[in-house]
Amino acid sequence: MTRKELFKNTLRKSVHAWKLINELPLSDDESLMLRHFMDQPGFLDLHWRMFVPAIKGQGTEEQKQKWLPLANKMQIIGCYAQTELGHGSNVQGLETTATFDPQTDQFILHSPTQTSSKWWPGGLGKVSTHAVIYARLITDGKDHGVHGFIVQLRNMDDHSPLPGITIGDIGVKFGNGAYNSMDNGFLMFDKFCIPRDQMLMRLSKVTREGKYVPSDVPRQLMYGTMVSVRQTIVSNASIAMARAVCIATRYSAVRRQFGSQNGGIETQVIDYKTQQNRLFPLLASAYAFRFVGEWLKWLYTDVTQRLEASDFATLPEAHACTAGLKSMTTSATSDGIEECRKLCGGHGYLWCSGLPELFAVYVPACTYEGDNVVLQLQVARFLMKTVSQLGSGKAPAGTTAYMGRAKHLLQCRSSIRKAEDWLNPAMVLETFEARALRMAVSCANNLSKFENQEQGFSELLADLVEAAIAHCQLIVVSKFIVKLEGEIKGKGVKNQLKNLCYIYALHLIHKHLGDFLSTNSITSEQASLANHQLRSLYTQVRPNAVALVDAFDYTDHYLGSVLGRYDGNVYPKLFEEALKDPLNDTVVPDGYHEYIRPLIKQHLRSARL
Ligand SMILES: CCCCC/C=C\C/C=C\C/C=C\CC/C=C/C(=O)SCCNC(=O)CCNC(=O)[C@H](O)C(C)(C)COP(=O)(O)OP(=O)(O)OC[C@H]1O[C@@H](n2cnc3c(N)ncnc32)[C@H](O)[C@@H]1OP(=O)(O)O
Ligand SMILES: Cc1cc2nc3c(=O)[nH]c(=O)nc-3n(C[C@H](O)[C@H](O)[C@H](O)COP(=O)(O)OP(=O)(O)OC[C@H]3O[C@@H](n4cnc5c(N)ncnc54)[C@H](O)[C@@H]3O)c2cc1C
Repeated sequence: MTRKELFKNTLRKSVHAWKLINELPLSDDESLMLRHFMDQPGFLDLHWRMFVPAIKGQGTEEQKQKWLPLANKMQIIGCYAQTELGHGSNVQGLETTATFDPQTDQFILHSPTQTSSKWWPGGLGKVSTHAVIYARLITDGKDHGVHGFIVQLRNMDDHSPLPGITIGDIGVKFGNGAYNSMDNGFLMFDKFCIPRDQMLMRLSKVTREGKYVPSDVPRQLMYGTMVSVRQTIVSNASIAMARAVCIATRYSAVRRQFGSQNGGIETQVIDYKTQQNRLFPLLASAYAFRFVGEWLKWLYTDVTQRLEASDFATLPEAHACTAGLKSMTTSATSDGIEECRKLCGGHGYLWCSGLPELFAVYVPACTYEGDNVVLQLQVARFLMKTVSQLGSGKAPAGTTAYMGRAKHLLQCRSSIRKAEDWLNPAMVLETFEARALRMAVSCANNLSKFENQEQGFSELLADLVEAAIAHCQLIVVSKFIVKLEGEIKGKGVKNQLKNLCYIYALHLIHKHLGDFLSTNSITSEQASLANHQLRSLYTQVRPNAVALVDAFDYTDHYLGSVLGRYDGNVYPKLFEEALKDPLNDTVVPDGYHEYIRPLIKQHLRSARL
């Protein structure tokens, strides 16, 4: 399809999804799933995932009563317009202004520079009638920083942009992927006026007289929508990784290459140790991210309930966990989808394998909702603060509770003596805790050598990111272990999940061996025992690998992959797909007479001469 066709088809699908949501007796969860599944990614997704939550989180009761009924009935369609051409990561650097005019009791929205143009918001370019706009609030000449405003963008009768608004799509994005069905847009304001009551005033306010009333709660609650989406992105990572691994595992069981004895059947590529070494850690990651995503959803729900009661104690932890796990899981999943393409050899590069499309749609997850490095630096800041408070009498809690055992963890030596010890949850956990703590403390010690902490932080950015990742990997390993300690139904399921848990943990030790050795968390002999155990675990998972991906229960339609078909009937279906290609509509291609024939004939003529 052309971009316009792709876009229009997504509008059709989104409206169809909305029709089903209204007609079918769906639970809220089913309705949410349908909205996301049918429209992924599309304007409907962002209306529900960002526009509505922003109003819920930052609007007053009156504003919620006014706008949510319209949004819930989709009588208005909204987007989340925060990022600008010149600023995305640095939210406090946004340039769009909202200047209060006491004469008219209005805010004047303006884009003072080209870099202040809103740029990227999904659904902004062509579909949305409204937006939550983030702009610098100015009253009486004073800049109060970035705040949220609900703004109508288009005429509700003919969908034309309102006077003072220039709006459009930012153009084609990466690959041929489905993200080109999304109208990520640009928007400029030219002294565009909105009523005062369209500033989202649950946190901060502007009175009729133009007096700014700052928030009496942490200003970062304004970032709440991003935190909520980061939390969902972790579970999305599990889904995307599971899709890729399902395709690659099923195909690895179908594909045979080399290894035939005396003309016998060739070897399934899934039996090669290199294939297992690349594939099974990704299979384990799909399960690991699912379990940590379940826990993160609990953490986010818990912090949301606490915030309702003005309890901000766990807000820093929630921010660090959502930021760090979003960063870590999306980076791993993007790399994992590409690895799954390579695991499928040449056929993995075909569009009909489903992997190029999945990669094209998935990889922006490393950037949207926060660049992954920027988010890990937020985790690093949280860790440095926690380390600085060790010994203050304030015991670290939650995911940093292990830091409370710093005295032991800084000097303990791993007691791993044989390969089987790497199946001991306490020993595995302590290894990851020691590595994470020692990296964090090493950063803190190096920071303390700088007179200027900010300068030190800037100098040590790369080390800080690695310490943050070590902390996040500890969280994922620990939540997998906790999951195994709980009730798991199904004969033999727990044993298989145990294998996956230790494959996840031990592959990380192998991948980040430098960290573990340089922090003396393990010795090289213990590392060798870990590799030995890893190989043994691969052998145990191999007979169940296909069952473990079948367990994701993805339909062939959802997978969209000839290679990942449930029936494994790959080769005939590859031909079937190939013959559908328009190039095969004729046996002699368009262009033969204009280009190929003259070339060949010229060659023949010169050959005769
Ligand atoms: C299979 C196919 C799948 C297809 C996809 C399927 C589904 C997709 C799922 C979802 C898709 C959804 C969306 C896609 C559309 C994308 C939307 C967007 O991208 S919206 C825009 C996102 N933008 C960002 O994330 C910007 C990132 N930047 C920031 O968040 C802030 O600028 C940053 C980096 C946090 C800095 O903020 P700043 O105000 O300058 O704060 P400081 O760094 O100075 O820190 C001050 C203290 O505040 C604490 N803090 C910071 N942020 C938060 C927070 N969010 N919550 C709580 N606390 C916070 C920080 O820790 C500091 O605390 P201390 O002073 O150290 O105690
Ligand atoms: C598909 C897609 C959909 C999007 N949808 C929306 C949307 O609906 N609404 C919306 O508001 N936005 C949206 N965005 C924008 C997105 O949120 C931003 O692109 C994202 O936050 C990254 O910001 P940036 O582009 O400014 O990156 P930059 O910050 O410019 O990143 C560039 C490089 O600089 C590095 N860097 C930046 N700051 C630092 C630092 N302090 N220390 C170290 N390194 C640093 C980064 O790590 C990165 O390597 C979308 C983006 C994409 C790709």
